[in-house]
Amino acid sequence: MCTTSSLHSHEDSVILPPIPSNDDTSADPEVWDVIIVGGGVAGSALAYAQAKDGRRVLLLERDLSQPDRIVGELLQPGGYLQLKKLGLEGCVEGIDAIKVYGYALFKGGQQAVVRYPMEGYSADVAGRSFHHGRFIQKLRGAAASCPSVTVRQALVKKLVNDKGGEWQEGEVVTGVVYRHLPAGTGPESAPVERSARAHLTLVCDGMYSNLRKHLSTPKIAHPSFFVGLRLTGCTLPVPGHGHVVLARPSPILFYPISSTEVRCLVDVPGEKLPGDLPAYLRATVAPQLPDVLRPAFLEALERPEAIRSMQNKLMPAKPLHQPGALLLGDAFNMRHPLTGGGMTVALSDCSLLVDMLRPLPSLADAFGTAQQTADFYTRRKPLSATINTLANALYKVFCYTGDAAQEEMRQACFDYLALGGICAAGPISLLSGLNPRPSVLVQHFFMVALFGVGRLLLPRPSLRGLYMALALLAVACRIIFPIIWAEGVRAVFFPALAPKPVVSATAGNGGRRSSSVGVLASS
Ligand SMILES: Cc1cc2nc3c(=O)[nH]c(=O)nc-3n(C[C@H](O)[C@H](O)[C@H](O)COP(=O)(O)OP(=O)(O)OC[C@H]3O[C@@H](n4cnc5c(N)ncnc54)[C@H](O)[C@@H]3O)c2cc1C
Repeated sequence: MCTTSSLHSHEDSVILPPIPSNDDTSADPEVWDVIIVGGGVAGSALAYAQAKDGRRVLLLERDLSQPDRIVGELLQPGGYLQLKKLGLEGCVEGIDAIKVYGYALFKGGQQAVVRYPMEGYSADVAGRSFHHGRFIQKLRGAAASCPSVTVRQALVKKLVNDKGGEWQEGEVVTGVVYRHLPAGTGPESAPVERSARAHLTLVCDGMYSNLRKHLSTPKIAHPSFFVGLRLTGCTLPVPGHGHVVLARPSPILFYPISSTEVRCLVDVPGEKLPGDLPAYLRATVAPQLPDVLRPAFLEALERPEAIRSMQNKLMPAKPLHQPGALLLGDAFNMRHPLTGGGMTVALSDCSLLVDMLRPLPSLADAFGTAQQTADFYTRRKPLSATINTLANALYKVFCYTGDAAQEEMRQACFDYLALGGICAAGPISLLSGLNPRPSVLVQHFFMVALFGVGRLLLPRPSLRGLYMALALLAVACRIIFPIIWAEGVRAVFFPALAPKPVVSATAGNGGRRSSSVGVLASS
């Protein structure tokens, strides 16, 4: 369950009109080309792109009003490029989005600025930060503007097979059962259960997905919470940049969400929030903030109803390739939100999938479509593995555990980035989604570790220095290897060699084909 505080009113004073639900089912085709479950980042972008490719799309979203969430507020430049590739760059216009050019890092009294390497890109290419809800309404609006998209307010309950029964493993997914939630009030707007059939069902129902268990083998970890506050009346020390404070016990983020507001996200490690959260924020967090941001932070704390929280989730992608359906977005793969990579991965996956489906004149043959998309999960790996590994590893490096070697690694990471040049450009280009190369990430990770080791051994190695250097290397290995293992060793280092799924068909009932589908190993 979302742990967002229920006490707040809508945080955003700019509420865009709700996207109208098309509640007239009389014109629905017998079989849609594509049903999309969830009208968030991935679902809305896919609906738009599929419609542009001439498909008839049913987009089912359980709540078409403007979302009020503290997620998905900073889009990396790589994500913006994907948005542009999908033809959706207009969705960051007219919502008071702010261009983001890099990050400012703070540790103790030190500060470093790391800029995205934007040489060679057009002037519009930069990160963007905004109110999540406004962005989502723009994406949904773009999808709804396509004549071949039907947007409907509906809660999808289950996947169905070709006989209209509940889908079981080994069968072809042929559509969904949904609870239609028509807009308005009165008897005609009472919820009603319906089903819809499609050649392809794309499941994008987000981090709390209840359908993912059918299409993947999810293993979810809960490292921490993000506690969100909206600051007003303050200017960031480095305007147009995300800000990361390497605090104790874990990092704190600041970034603009409009020309007058700044989002603060405080990471709180563990599976439970402190009992008295405002007291924790006042006593532990506030003293560690840059001086210029503290007054606005303390002022926001005066409105405890405005303190919001979300549990952060990590989930490596472990898909099962079932003909007739595909899983995308957070339903499929999650990483720590520290580096703001989720939307970039989701949009990049959408863009890749759309490219792979485009050559098919029809999606009617579920097995043909499954064959066509068989190596989707391999081809997505360079970008997703880079962003996931970086996010999860950086989070661990930035946490203060009290261990001296871990602190050496944390300091080495800060100092390495502060060096600038290739030391800053390499990691930030990975984080931005502009350079999706996991092996480069691993190289930089160990360069940070060796940089730390070098400092411990120079100018003259001592016994303690040697001990700390070995301990630092051990910390680095303990951080990076389990993450690489979870992402898949082959996927990280040799994506071309990652195994492909086998999708085969056998004759089934009444000449219909039933499925015999290989499980896709994500490694
Ligand atoms: C605290 C936090 C901060 C984050 N910050 C960033 C950031 O700054 N930058 C970034 O890139 N990423 C960030 N992320 C990650 C980012 O929010 C996600 O990766 C992104 O929203 C995923 O998009 P999605 O389409 O998969 O899911 P969502 O955008 O969540 O969309 C899912 C949609 O499905 C709908 N839905 C769910 N179930 C059903 C159902 N049964 N039937 C019909 N509809 C349904 C939901 O209502 C929702 O609209 C953050 C995540 C967290 C937790």
